[in-house]
Amino acid sequence: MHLRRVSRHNASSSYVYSAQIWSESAHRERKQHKNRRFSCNATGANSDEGAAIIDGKAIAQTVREEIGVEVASLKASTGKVPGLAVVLVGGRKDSETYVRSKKKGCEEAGIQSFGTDLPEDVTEEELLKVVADYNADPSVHGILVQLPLPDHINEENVLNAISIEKDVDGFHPLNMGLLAQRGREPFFVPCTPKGCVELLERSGIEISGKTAVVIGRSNIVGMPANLLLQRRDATVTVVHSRTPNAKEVTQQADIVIVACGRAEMVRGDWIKPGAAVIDVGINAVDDATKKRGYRLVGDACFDEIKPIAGAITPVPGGVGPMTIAMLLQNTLEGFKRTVSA
Ligand SMILES: NC(=O)C1=CN([C@@H]2O[C@H](COP(=O)(O)OP(=O)(O)OC[C@H]3O[C@@H](n4cnc5c(N)ncnc54)[C@H](OP(=O)(O)O)[C@@H]3O)[C@@H](O)[C@H]2O)C=CC1
Ligand SMILES: Nc1nc(=O)c2c([nH]1)NC[C@@H]1CN(c3ccc(C(=O)N[C@@H](CCC(=O)O)C(=O)O)cc3)C=[N+]21
Ligand SMILES: [Mg+2]
Repeated sequence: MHLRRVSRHNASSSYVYSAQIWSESAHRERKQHKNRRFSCNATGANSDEGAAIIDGKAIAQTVREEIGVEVASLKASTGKVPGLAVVLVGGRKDSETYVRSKKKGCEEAGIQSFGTDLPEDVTEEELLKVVADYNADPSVHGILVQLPLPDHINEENVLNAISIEKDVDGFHPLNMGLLAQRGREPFFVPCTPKGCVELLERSGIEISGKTAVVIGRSNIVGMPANLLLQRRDATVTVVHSRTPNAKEVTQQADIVIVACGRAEMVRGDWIKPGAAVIDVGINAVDDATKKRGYRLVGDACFDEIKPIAGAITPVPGGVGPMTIAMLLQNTLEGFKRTVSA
């Protein structure tokens, strides 16, 4: 049983500046919207009331242990282990952090990790060569090129070059296309939306027949989250930056997946009582009381939503750890297809 109630965090949710860490496009957009600020006020509800906290960190740990057991048994029967190649371009601190946790996750699960770190000014040609070499390497079953890439590199060309049988991110247009088609199966489903659905399922939250709203339509989160929920027979509405009545639409939803890249944009009064809220957002917010000088908040206002929702994921400790667990799961799936072939 993974649902557990924990006391709500002490709310001090106002902030002066919020930086979106990963998405270049969101960063550009944020500049255009720099006057927009959402302030999120806590309601002071009783700590035992409200939503169950979906403990993504604990669920991810369980998934990783399951993967470890299966890797060990396949190693015993085949003498082989899954391999994941992670390609990092440039020195973004956030990317370095996540590449490190991906490699650590591999080690713990018995997956062999391969890493190539390339300088910021690497040419697209050189990067494509690295991808081609991993495509040809039989001990590599998954290839991940950490995004975002520097501006001089065409992301699309790089993603297109990854063999669809090793595309553990599921970002190749062919895998995306297969995900969008009924009756067909992609080789891999993108890790973050897959993690969102896995959190719902492992928390006993029914998807079939429910009304879901996905806030955001990016290729890596919102769009595949919509497709995955539809495959599980939810009725899905996608909200984006040009949706005039985002709040009213969201109020109808049994399940809300929030991936808009805007710190604490989704407020308590957007949420239908009892709804499940999966917060994908990762935003750094200045906080002088923290050692690092910042803290992470989601795209939803946790303190306001907790007294209203039926279940909610925290940030950190929600979707983020599941993304990494799903990457390991995808790598194992890719490996299994090669040993059974
Ligand atoms: N936990 C994890 O594992 C991961 C977390 N993330 C986090 O998830 C969030 C989303 O990431 P990503 O999808 O890459 O972000 P993008 O910036 O690529 O996409 C944001 C989406 O949200 C929409 N949006 C922006 N502003 C609004 C608004 N005011 N109202 C409604 N919709 C809006 C945009 O609409 P439009 O299409 O019209 O521009 C766009 O579709 C970020 O916080 C990111 O850090 C991302 C990946 C993994
Ligand atoms: N090719 C590619 N594939 C990706 O899947 C990919 C990517 N590029 N680029 C960046 C985004 C972002 N992403 C996250 C992974 C883990 C956490 C995570 O573990 N977060 C912790 C927080 C850790 C901390 O304290 O910083 C948590 O939410 O608890 C977050 C975000 C994967 N992405
Ligand atoms: Mg680029």
